[in-house]
This record gives sequence, C-alpha cells and structure tokens, in this order.
Amino acid sequence: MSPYQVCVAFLLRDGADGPEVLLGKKKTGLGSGNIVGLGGKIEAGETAVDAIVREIHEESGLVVAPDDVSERGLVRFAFPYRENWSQDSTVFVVTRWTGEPEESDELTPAWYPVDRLPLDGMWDDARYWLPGVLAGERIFADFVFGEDCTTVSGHEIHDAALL
Ligand SMILES: CNc1ncnc2c1ncn2[C@@H]1O[C@H](COP(=O)(O)OP(=O)(O)OP(=O)(O)O)[C@@H](O)[C@H]1O
Repeated sequence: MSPYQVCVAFLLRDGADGPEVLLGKKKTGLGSGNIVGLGGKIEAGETAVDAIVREIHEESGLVVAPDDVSERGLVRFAFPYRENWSQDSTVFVVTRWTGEPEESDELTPAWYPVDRLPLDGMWDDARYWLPGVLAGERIFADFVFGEDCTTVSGHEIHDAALL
C-alpha cells in the first residue's frame, strides 16, 4: 500500500521574547492528544499548497494566501506495524495570514516559543527535524516507527537538495 499524502504547516510570529510557532493539540483522529502543526490529508485534485491553505483555515480559522506559504521539504513516516498510518508530509512555514487562531473541532491552537518547543508532547520524529526547519532549514527525511507506533525506531536525514 502506498503512503498517503499529507501536509503540515508551522506559522511563525515575532513574540515579545523571540519567535513563536502556532501548534495545536489534536482533538481527533491519528495522533489525538499530540501537539502538532496545522495540516492534514491532501485531497484528490489538490496541490499540497491548496491543501495546506484549506487545512489552516479549517483547523484555526486563519486565512493564508497561497503565495504566502513557503515549502520547506518532505518528511516521510513509515509505520511497518500499522501500514495504513504511513504517510508522506510536505512541510510548510507561513509568516503572513489574516485573523486570529480559534479552536476548531480538530485542534486547540496555542503559540509556543520556538526555543521551548513542547517536543515531549509531539510526535517523536519532531525532535529530529522541527527545530532545524523553524530555524530556516529545508528538510528531506525518513522516519520509521517501532512496534508501539509511537517511538521512532530508525531515521535518515537526506540532502534536501535532492528533492
Ligand atoms: C508520525 N509522525 C508525525 N510527525 C509529525 N506530524 C505528523 C505525524 N503524523 C501525522 N502528522 C501530521 O498530521 C497531519 C495528518 O494527520 P491525519 O490524521 O492524517 O490527518 P487529519 O486527521 O488532520 O485528517 P483530515 O485531512 O483532517 O481528515 C499532517 O499535518 C501530518 O503532517
């Protein structure tokens, strides 16, 4: 079975004590209870940019223009013990939007200082790549989750120039 295609976005703003990122506690579905970036499945006929603009709006109420999303690479998640969870995620960073984040059925959004990410509450892969992306890097990486479907059992960071 081929992995399904998803997208994730990290909205960044200047806080009083440095940069902050919008994350949300996921209320439903895969990874419920985890703190995640905004995002979800890319639907048939959509580009990754279409999907991330739609998901940001659905999950937070914020309106983002397609030209204001910056694509930052691809992270692939393999779940050998639960194949239907395997997914490829296109990563975006966004610094311009309209509105204020609001709670949705899917997510409770909150701002976090970039230098104090809630990594212990996030998917286990985030510690390996999210700080770099929020610091401006691109990412191309593979993560394999172990039998518990929670812990990263192996990972490879590739040269993002290969994307
Ligand atoms: C395994 N380690 C992981 N590490 C970091 N982020 C992860 C992730 N696993 C899923 N994500 C993110 O979660 C969203 C899709 O989740 P998924 O449950 O498939 O979609 P969601 O419930 O939103 O679906 P809808 O499209 O709204 O139906 C998408 O942003 C994706 O990047």
